[in-house]
Amino acid sequence: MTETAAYYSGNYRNVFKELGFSNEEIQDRIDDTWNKLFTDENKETQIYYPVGNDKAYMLDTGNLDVRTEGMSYGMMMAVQMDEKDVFNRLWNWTYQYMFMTEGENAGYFAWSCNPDGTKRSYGPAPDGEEYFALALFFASHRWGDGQGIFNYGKQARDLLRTCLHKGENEIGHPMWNLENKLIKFVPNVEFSDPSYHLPHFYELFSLWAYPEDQDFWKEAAAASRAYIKKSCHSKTGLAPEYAYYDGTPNNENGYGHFFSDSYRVACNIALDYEWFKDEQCPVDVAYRIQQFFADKDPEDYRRYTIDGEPFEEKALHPVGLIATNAFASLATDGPNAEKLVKLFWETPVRTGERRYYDNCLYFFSLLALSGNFKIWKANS
Ligand SMILES: O[C@@H]1[C@@H](O)[C@H](O[C@@H]2CO[C@@H](O[C@@H]3CO[C@@H](O[C@@H]4CO[C@@H](O)[C@H](O)[C@H]4O)[C@H](O)[C@H]3O)[C@H](O)[C@H]2O)OC[C@H]1O
Repeated sequence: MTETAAYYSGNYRNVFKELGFSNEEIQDRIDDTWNKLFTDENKETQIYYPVGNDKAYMLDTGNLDVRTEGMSYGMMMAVQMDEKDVFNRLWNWTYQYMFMTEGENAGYFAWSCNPDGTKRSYGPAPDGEEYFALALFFASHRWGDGQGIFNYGKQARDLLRTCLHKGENEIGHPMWNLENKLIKFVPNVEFSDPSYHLPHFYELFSLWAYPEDQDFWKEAAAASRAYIKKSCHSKTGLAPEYAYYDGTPNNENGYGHFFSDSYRVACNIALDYEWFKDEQCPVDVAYRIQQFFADKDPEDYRRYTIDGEPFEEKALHPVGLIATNAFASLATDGPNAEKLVKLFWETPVRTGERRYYDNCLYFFSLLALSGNFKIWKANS
């Protein structure tokens, strides 16, 4: 770790500004995008839907469901934007409809619900829980703790405790493998999803979780950095959607290739580098991914094997892929980094039924590349 890391310096790179865009242009783009996603002024791009006076959900417009992924992403976006009402509405909906109180997954959140709040599944997806936890810590630090479910700090610590200790005194399984410290795809299986690995989150959990869990999170950060490197192809940098613990693709159900989930790996490397600059952060992977995509036509983005062979099938979320390839530039420099950020800047948010996932990645990339995806510490 170096003193130049944002965690220590409090300074965040503004890649758009480095490329010559003005502060005003950048802020306008952020505000305009927020309005497109979070207000109903533009129904073509909206993914946030208020319900009554105190709840709201993020709609996966392609699958017509509400996912812990989207709810936790929405909460992270809201805390970064200082939108407390949006944050509280999303968390209130999440807690009311997604939290499970019985069965093997009690203490976790159902990963998919209908917009009316009924559950579609009684299983969790760990990428939701880890995003909920950090969004809650940031809310606690930015706005202070309230009562009940709005005691954000306690909610985050309790949730992380469940993630590691589930199954010790009751049925169920932890979300991390306690031996190798790797996050699982879902609690009852023993393989992973490379895009779930967030070493920069675990660094912060190692400071803010209950004391008895802090060492685990520190070790998990190191394990995840090594795992990202192992699971990404040595030449293309591409990660499969699902992978075994040794990093090789898990293609048992067709998820062993570079497709939608995989895009987020580039973002996770880049934000980890920005926040912590750990020497084990696999920045070389971010360079390889950018090299792979630099000369490809976005109209022709496909599903790829991780060694770079294209399938016939087109990418389902090309705007999301443009956004994540640009996000990688937070950790890289040079012509590819510049070209991919400019491509992203020129790309509008997505409209139509598949817009949810693309536009989530789009907004995260805007925040990150403008220096607005920040660590909120206590009293900051
Ligand atoms: O019984 C269990 C099932 O409950 C278990 O369900 C899995 C739970 O995690 C799901 O993963 C989420 C959905 O996909 C990813 O993002 C999507 C990327 O593609 C986009 O098109 C889409 O809009 C995005 O949501 C999320 O990051 C994950 O949280 C997984 O799909 C379920 O199968 O599976 C095992 C059973 O035993």
